[in-house]
Formats: sequence, C-alpha cells, structure tokens
Amino acid sequence: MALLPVEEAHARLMALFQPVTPEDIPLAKAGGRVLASDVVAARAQPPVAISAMDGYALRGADLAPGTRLSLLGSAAAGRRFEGSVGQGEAVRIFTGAPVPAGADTVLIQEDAEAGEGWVAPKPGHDTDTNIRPAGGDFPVGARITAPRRLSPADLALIAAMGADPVRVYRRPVIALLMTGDELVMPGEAPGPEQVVASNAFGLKAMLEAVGAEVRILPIARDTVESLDLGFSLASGADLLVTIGGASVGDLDLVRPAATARGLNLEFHRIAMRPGKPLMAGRIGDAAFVGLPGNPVSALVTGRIFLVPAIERMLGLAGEPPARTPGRLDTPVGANGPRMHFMRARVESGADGWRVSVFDRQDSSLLSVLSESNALLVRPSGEPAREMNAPVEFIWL
Ligand SMILES: Nc1nc2c(c(=O)[nH]1)N[C@H]1C(S)=C(S)[C@@H](COP(=O)(O)OP(=O)(O)OC[C@H]3O[C@@H](n4cnc5c(N)ncnc54)[C@H](O)[C@@H]3O)O[C@H]1N2
Ligand code: MOO
Repeated sequence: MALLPVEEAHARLMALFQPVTPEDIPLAKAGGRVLASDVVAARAQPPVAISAMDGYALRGADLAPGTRLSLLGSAAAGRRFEGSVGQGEAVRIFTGAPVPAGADTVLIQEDAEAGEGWVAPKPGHDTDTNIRPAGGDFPVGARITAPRRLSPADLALIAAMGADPVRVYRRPVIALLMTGDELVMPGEAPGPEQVVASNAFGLKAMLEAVGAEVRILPIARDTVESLDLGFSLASGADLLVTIGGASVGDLDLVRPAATARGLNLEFHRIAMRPGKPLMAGRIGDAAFVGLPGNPVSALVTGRIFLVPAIERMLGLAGEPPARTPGRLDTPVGANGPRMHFMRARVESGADGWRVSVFDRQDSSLLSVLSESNALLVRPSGEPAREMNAPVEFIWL
C-alpha cells in the first residue's frame, strides 16, 4: 500500500483533534497558557491624563522667555492637585500624576528654575507637552482576542485592564505508553540485553513545553493483555500516545491491541523518514497516536505531529512546524521516496543560516539528535544537493 504523504498525514491528524474545554485561572498563573475568551478592558489606561515627567504643570502659552509663574501646590501619582491652573500659575508635578485642570503642558524640571513659590522656564526649554492622554494606552472596551498564547507582555496588559481571573484552555492531558519486553525504566538495573526506556522522557518535556499535562504510564510488555492494561490506565486522557510496537514484526502489537479496544484508525504508515510506522485514530473519546519505537523516530514524529496536535487542542491553528530557509554547509545525496527530516546543526553565516547535516542519520542515535538543533527537510524524491544549495529546515 502506498505510504501517506506527510502533509496529508498532518491534515488528517489535525482533524482528529478539537479544542479542549476552558477553565478560569488566576492571572498570576496564566503565563504561557492559551487565552480562550477575549479580555475586554473595564477601564482606560491611563484613566485620566497624566504627566510623563517630573516638572511643573502649566499653560504652554505662558512659556514666554522671562516669565515667572506662581506655584500653587503639587500633584503626585495617586494624589491629584485639587485646584486648577490659571494664567501665570503652575503646579509642581511628578511622573504619573493626574494633570491638574487648566494645565496643558509639563515643563521638565531640568528646564526650569524654581524658588520659594515661583518657577520660570530656562531659555531653550523643551517644547513637548509631556502629557499622556487618558486612554492613550488603551480605551475602555479595548480587546485582547482569543485564542492567543499569553506572553509576559500580554499578562501585564491583562492586569492593566483589571481582568483577573482569566479564561484559558485547560491543559490537554496526554498519556504516554512505552511498549516493549526489553525496556526498563531509568534508575532500574537493566539485564544484559535490556534497554533503558528513553523516549517518553524527551516527549514529556517537548509536550509540556507547549502546554500539555503529560503522564508517563508503566511500561507495557509485548502482549495484547499488557497493552490493554496500559490503554485502560490512560482513561481520562485527551490523547493516548504509544511508543514502539508500531511496525510489522510479530511482536508489534499496538495496532491489534488498539483495534480490540475499538480503534477507529485514520491512517497507518506514512512517507516519512524517520517515522514510517506512525499511526493515528480515535479510541472512544480520546485521540490515539502510535509512534515508532526508535528513539529519534519517536521524538521527530512528536515534533512534527504531536506539537501541532497539542496546539490544536489549545484552540490554536496547529500548523505544521514552520520552515526556515538556509543554505547547505554539507552536500547531501539523493533522497528516497519518503520525506526525510535529517538531523542537522544550523549556525548563522554571512549569507543567512548555514545547515550542516550529520553523517550518521540512523533513527536509533539519540547522541546525534542531542547535538542537532534543526531538522533539514528533504522532499520525497529530491535529487542530490550541492554545498550552498538553498534548503529549508525546522528548528528543534
Ligand atoms: N521489516 C520491517 N521492519 C521494520 C520496518 C519495516 O517497514 N519493515 N520499519 C522500521 C522502522 S522505519 C521503524 S521506525 C521501526 C519501528 O518499529 P516499532 O515502532 O515497532 O518499534 P520497536 O520495534 O518497538 O522498537 C524499535 C527500536 O526502538 C527501541 N525502543 C522502543 N521503545 C523504546 C523506548 N521507549 N525507549 C528507548 N528505546 C526504545 C527498541 O528497543 C528497538 O531497538 O521498525 C523498523 N522495522
Ligand atoms: O522510519 Mo523509522 O522511523 O527509520 O526509524
């Protein structure tokens, strides 16, 4: 059977996901979360016109050379001057203070000479008004639109709008089920032929970084019964991800075990290297993705498919990872029929990003992946490319 192209697999995978329910959380805990409802400003900022500088509030028309203005009092942030400023009058004012009625200009104090009860402009004073108008940052009713991943600046803006708590998408819950008779957990004493399970730890960090809550389940053994137990431990998760057992060997039992639990399979096996045995579908209320067991295959398919899937559960677009243009620093041979995501190191050069591809691309080599900061994208069937050829890569 022809392998499914990566772009089509992405589109079909995204259709398996929809946004999770929202929840209200304290603003102080909302950094990095995805806003689920628009925030509307209940007040303007600043609420009234305020001074941008320390100096003297007065009428700009009074700033003729040689004038001396009489000082009426002072205004500070949070403590307005109650009177109004008339012709020939001024009020001492500090940054953030409401501008007193009648004044239209703040003369900065570096440009003023002052004595007991008076102030005068120095020659060559600056002519800015130094006043921030009411609503100059945002008016009442200004809107921060959802969905949007909340940056530090967004949080400060929402706080300034007076909104707390905020409505965000809850964290999608992902259950990671590693499978294989050979696996032991890190920290356990492995037998001579056993392998320390690694994949879920990289995936957990990757998926948490984009906003998921990730549970690593106990390792499932290569029997349908053990896998079935693992599947039952995943109940309540929005997405169950298995790792390993996805290929065609006699002990690759993930698909039969998932089928026995009512898997509605969307696809299995895609034109991607690494990652050919990828499968996806739904089991009951949860989405299901079966990743290949080879460590690099699991992490690369996680980056290409699971990160956008989580974004989609968080109400975002879930686009395929962005591709950045660069130039090859190492020639590469012709590509085969599968889209190849080659492990690479990207550095900046005089003419943009330079992409060095690692010699060893076997999908078991975590040591190479750990030295990589990018994946060079090779379309299926692409001919050999020379040094300096324009290419596209994905940041890791
Ligand atoms: N005859 C064929 N054989 C294979 C094909 C094929 O098309 N025809 N595809 C190959 C490709 S491509 C991949 S990728 C692998 C993936 O197979 P599985 O998903 O069934 O993975 P496993 O066989 O369970 O494991 C592969 C490899 O990875 C190690 N592994 C598994 N889980 C973990 C883990 N959690 N942590 C660390 N290492 C893990 C496992 O010990 C194996 O060495 O199939 C090819 N075969
Ligand atoms: O395509 Mo497999 O994912 O090479 O290792």
